[in-house]
Amino acid sequence: MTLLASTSRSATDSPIVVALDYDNRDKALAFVDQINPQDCRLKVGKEMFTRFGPQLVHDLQSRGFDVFLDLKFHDIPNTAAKAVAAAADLGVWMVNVHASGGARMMQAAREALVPFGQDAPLLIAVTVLTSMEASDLADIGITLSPAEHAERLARLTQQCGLDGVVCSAQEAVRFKSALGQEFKLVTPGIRPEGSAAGDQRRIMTPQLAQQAGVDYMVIGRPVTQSENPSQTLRDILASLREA
Ligand SMILES: O=c1ccn([C@@H]2O[C@H](COP(=O)(O)O)[C@@H](O)[C@H]2O)c(=O)[nH]1
Repeated sequence: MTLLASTSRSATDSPIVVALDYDNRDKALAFVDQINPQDCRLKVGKEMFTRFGPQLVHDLQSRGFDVFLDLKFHDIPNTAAKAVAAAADLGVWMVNVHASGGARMMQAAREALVPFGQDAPLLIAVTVLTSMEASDLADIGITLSPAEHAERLARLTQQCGLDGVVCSAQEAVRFKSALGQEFKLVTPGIRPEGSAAGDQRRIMTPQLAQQAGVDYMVIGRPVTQSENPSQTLRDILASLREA
C-alpha cells in the first residue's frame, strides 16, 4: 500500500507540538499570541474542540499555526472515514484514529483522504495511550507489554498505509528500527526533568526523546500549566538545541 504524501503546508520544522488543553478560549489564545508559529505546532484535542469547535482551529490557523486535530477517531469504518475527511476539510496538518479500530477502519480513513491529494493531512493512529501501563492493559485482557502491543498496532498501521503512529518516546528506538525512519512517531508523555508526570505513565524528557529519534513530541501541561508558558516553551526549545 502506498503512503500518503506528506503535506507541504507546514510552517515549521520544530519537533514540538504543544497540546492546547484549556477550558478557556481567551486564556489559550493569550498564550498562543505570545509564541511563534516557527517554534511549535499546536494540538487541539477533545476538550477544546468540544467546547469551541472548528472556529478554534481556524483561529489558530489564521495566526499561522499548523494544527494537529487530536480527536482519536475510533468508530465503524464509514463513520471514521467521514470524520477524517471532515478534518481534512478544516485544513489541519495532522489527524488521527485509534489503531485498535482495526485494519478496515484505518484503510477507510486513508482512502477518505485520497481526494485531498497533496493537501491531505498526515494520518496517524494511536497505538497504546501513554497513560497506560501493563496493569491497564491486563485489565482489558491484553497480556502483552505496552511496547509489544504498541508495536503490533504500529505494524498494522503501517500495513494500512498510514503515515505514522502515536506512541511513547520509550518505544521510539524500537519502532524506528522495526518500521523505518520514514514512519512518523508522535510522542506524548513528554516531561521535562522535574515536571509532574500526572496521569502519564510511559514518559520521557524532551532531550531523551530527541535522542531516541521521535519525529514530534507532544507537550501539554508542563508548558500550559507553568507560570510562564511561553518562556517554558522557549526553555525547552533551547534545551533541545543544546542537547
Ligand atoms: O497516547 C496519548 C495520546 C494522546 N495524548 C494527548 O497528548 C496530550 C498530552 O498532554 P500532557 O499534558 O503533556 O500530558 C493530551 O492532550 C493527551 O490527550 C496523550 O497524552 N497520550
